[in-house]
Amino acid sequence: MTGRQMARPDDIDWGAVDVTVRFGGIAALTNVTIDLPPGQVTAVVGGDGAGKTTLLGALAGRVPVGTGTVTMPDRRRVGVQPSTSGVWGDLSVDENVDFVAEAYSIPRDSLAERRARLLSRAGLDHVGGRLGAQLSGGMRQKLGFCLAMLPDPEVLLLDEPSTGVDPVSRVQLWQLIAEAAAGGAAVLLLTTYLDEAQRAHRVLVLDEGHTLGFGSPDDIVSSLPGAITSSGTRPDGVDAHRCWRRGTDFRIWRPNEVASSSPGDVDLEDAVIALMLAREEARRD
Ligand SMILES: Nc1ncnc2c1ncn2[C@@H]1O[C@H](COP(=O)(O)OP(=O)(O)OP(=O)(O)O)[C@@H](O)[C@H]1O
Repeated sequence: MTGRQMARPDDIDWGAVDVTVRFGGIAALTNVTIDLPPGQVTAVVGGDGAGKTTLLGALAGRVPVGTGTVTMPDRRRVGVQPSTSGVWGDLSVDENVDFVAEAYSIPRDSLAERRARLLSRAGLDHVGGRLGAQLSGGMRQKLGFCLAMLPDPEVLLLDEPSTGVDPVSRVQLWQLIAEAAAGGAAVLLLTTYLDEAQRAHRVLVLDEGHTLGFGSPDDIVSSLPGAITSSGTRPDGVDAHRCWRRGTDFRIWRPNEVASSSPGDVDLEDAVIALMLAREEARRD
């Protein structure tokens, strides 16, 4: 399903259909639809205040929905990792696990196996006695991920798990996320890293609570109405902007000094920038 097709609650496994959330006069989400298929990672991207955390809160049952429908499994089968990692700093790694296991009523016999498997995969099996506050940022996020995985969730909701995490831990986190999806979980991942979103099965692009695009990274690139091309040199007359528009066509400038740029290849980042520019222009008109 793409964002352009009308979805009905019956069409989706888990997710939200046509959801609107308001905080007083602020429309945090407007008619947003997202389905979360089991076995897939769905990334949500967007700038500050785009509505990402509100969407996760609505799916987790923590934010009241004004209109629309949210379809989720029993709360005991929903794992949530908040942006703060979800780790208690004054509890040890093992105590964090015990605490969450109790909250989810996980039986002792299955807890031992899950604890060993998850902490070992996250490389945390040797630090069971260390306080949460004494873990490195990357270790804390990996523990937060393990806590969210503890109930063996059907749906896993992750709020920017890799923000502030070093590149090695980021790769490890991604392996854990990919394994969770391969094990059958429907994964929702909020991220501000578009290279990360590029690896997801599908991406929802939000801007001020509105859907700008939804589909595979390739779908998002091809959803732009005109051609999108990139070049390594800045044309005359274009100042600081990285993207500009002529009619329905977009051109992306990839500065030469960015070593990883490969002019000619249009990626998700280019497409998201173009979508945001198009919306900004539409708002001005
Ligand atoms: N509890 C609240 N009360 C009032 N307004 C809120 C509340 N929570 C969020 N908002 C507003 O709703 C909009 C969406 O916020 P949200 O936190 O969902 O965005 P976000 O995409 O997660 O942003 P960021 O990446 O900056 O965290 C913003 O305008 C925000 O100010």
